Order: sequence, then C-alpha cells, then structure tokens
Amino acid sequence: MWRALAQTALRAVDRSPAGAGLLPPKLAPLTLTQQLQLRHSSKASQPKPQQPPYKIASMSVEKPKVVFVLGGPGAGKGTQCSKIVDRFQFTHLSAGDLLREERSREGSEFGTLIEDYIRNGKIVPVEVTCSLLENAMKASGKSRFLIDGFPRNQDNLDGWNRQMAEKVDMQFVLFFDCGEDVCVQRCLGRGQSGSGRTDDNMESLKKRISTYNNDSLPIIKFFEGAGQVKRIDASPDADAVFGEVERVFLASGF
Ligand SMILES: Nc1ncnc2c1ncn2[C@@H]1O[C@H](COP(=O)(O)OP(=O)(O)O)[C@@H](O)[C@H]1O
Ligand SMILES: O=c1ccn([C@@H]2O[C@H](COP(=O)(O)OP(=O)(O)O)[C@@H](O)[C@H]2O)c(=O)[nH]1
Repeated sequence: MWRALAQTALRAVDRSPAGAGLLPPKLAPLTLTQQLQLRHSSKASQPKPQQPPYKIASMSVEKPKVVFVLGGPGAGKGTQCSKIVDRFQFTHLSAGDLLREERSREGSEFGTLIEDYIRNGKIVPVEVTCSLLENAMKASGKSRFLIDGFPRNQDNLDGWNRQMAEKVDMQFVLFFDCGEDVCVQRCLGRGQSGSGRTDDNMESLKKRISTYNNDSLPIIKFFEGAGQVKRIDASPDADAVFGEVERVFLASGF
C-alpha cells in the first residue's frame, strides 16, 4: 500500500522524460484525500532508522554528490547556497522552491495541498518532494548538488532513504545554526522586501518555527550523531558566514 502511494505521487509529479522509466506499469489512481488518509494511517507503523543511512566511504565515484543544507527558516540557506554555487560549481536545488514551482504549475494535482502545507508551516508528504528533487537532479545533467531545506522530518528522511540514498553519494550536512529571533527578523525582512512568499508573515512563522524545533532539529541531531554535520554559525553577516562555509568545502576536498 505504502509503495503504491509513493508510485502514484511519483507518476503525478514526474514530468521529465528521463523519469519515465521509473514508473510502474499500472496503478489505480488515488485521490488526494485518499493519499493523505493513507499517509496518516500508515505513520504509526513506520520504523525509525537504527543507523546512519549513508555509506560515505564506499560509494561509487560515479554517483552524484549531495550536500544537504539545513537550518531554521531564514537562517540564510538560500543566500549561502548561491555563494557556494559561484565558488564550488554545485547545482542548487531548493526543496521549497521546487514545491512553490509545482504549486504554481498549471494542472498540478498538488497545487492546493502544497499551498496549504506551506502557509501552515507543515512539511509536504515526502513522495511529492523527493520526486521533484529526483526529477530536477536528472534534468540538470549535473553531478554535484546542494539540496536545500530537505530532509526536514522523519518522513522526509525515510522517503529519501527508500528512493534516493543508494543512488547518490551523500557528503555531509551543512547546518546553518541561527537563533530564533534572528531567523524571524530575516524572514520578516525578506517578506517586507517583496519575497511574495505566503509564509513570510508572523502567523506562518510561528508554525514554521515550531515545525523546525519539533521535526527538523531531531533530524539534524540524528545526522550529528552519525558524524555527518558541519555546523556553521549563521548569525554574522553573509560574507563572514561564507568565509566559514568556504573553509568547510575546501577541507572536504572541493
Ligand atoms: N548572514 C546574513 N545576515 C543578514 N541577513 C541575511 C543573512 N543571510 C541571509 N540574510 C537575509 O535573510 C533573509 C533570509 O535569507 P535566505 O537565504 O532566504 O534564508 P533561508 O533560505 O534559510 O530561508 C533574506 O532576506 C536574506 O537576504
Ligand atoms: O522539503 C521541504 C521543503 C520545504 N517545505 C515547505 O516549504 C516551506 C518553505 O521552505 P523553504 O526551505 O523554502 O524556506 P525556509 O522555511 O527555510 O525559509 C516549509 O515551511 C514547508 O512548508 C516542505 O514541505 N518540504
């Protein structure tokens, strides 16, 4: 049942020719409501990962390299990712941007669902996000990726492990550590300077921060326990933060 849901979501968001080969031959379509009911009813039975999900040393060199970029809302993930792209030739894939793009795509089955999740600071079911990420990776034809704002909760991590972990060479998690007040001010500033985002307002921010504290921080802690986190103090100005980021990438051989 779980697999059927994943495959149905994948079929709906898969628009790249490269992804066509991944599709199952025949599946009965599920309505969105059915999909969400399934997601909620299957949550309790999901196993927690017992050990680190990635084998860093033994991965093939041909697999794409992935760095996860995590941190609170407004910590500066996107800002630093564009600097990393300029300096280290990575391709930046923001899960939030991909979701906003899918939300706005004409005919998207997931537009309303995505808007509801984003406005309320909730995390979109992983089948949607992970398939958007995989499609974007394939469509880019590149081999070094910054995956920004993902994985954000246990569901994201489990879905990634099912669908993607074996296909990539995960390098490390770049964690932008930033106090709540600074994050809030940055998001409000971004909203005031015309981000056009429906969640850069105080009401959505309270929910986003609570989701970050309850759902995302445990994932960062999990990676930390596996020795995979590079922590960066994100409170100084953007150039100073990038000085630290640059040091991490150079030390990691990039
Ligand atoms: N180090 C920084 N100091 C001050 N403002 C910053 C810094 N990094 C980013 N910003 C600003 O804060 C806002 C949020 O940054 P952004 O990179 O979009 O964060 P995120 O991707 O983590 O949500 C933007 O308006 C950005 O210009
Ligand atoms: O993997 C992801 C990434 C983002 N989001 C949603 O998109 C919103 C905005 O995320 P983004 O990373 O763009 O912004 P941030 O909160 O980091 O400023 C989040 O609050 C979630 O509702 C999600 O559901 N899954």
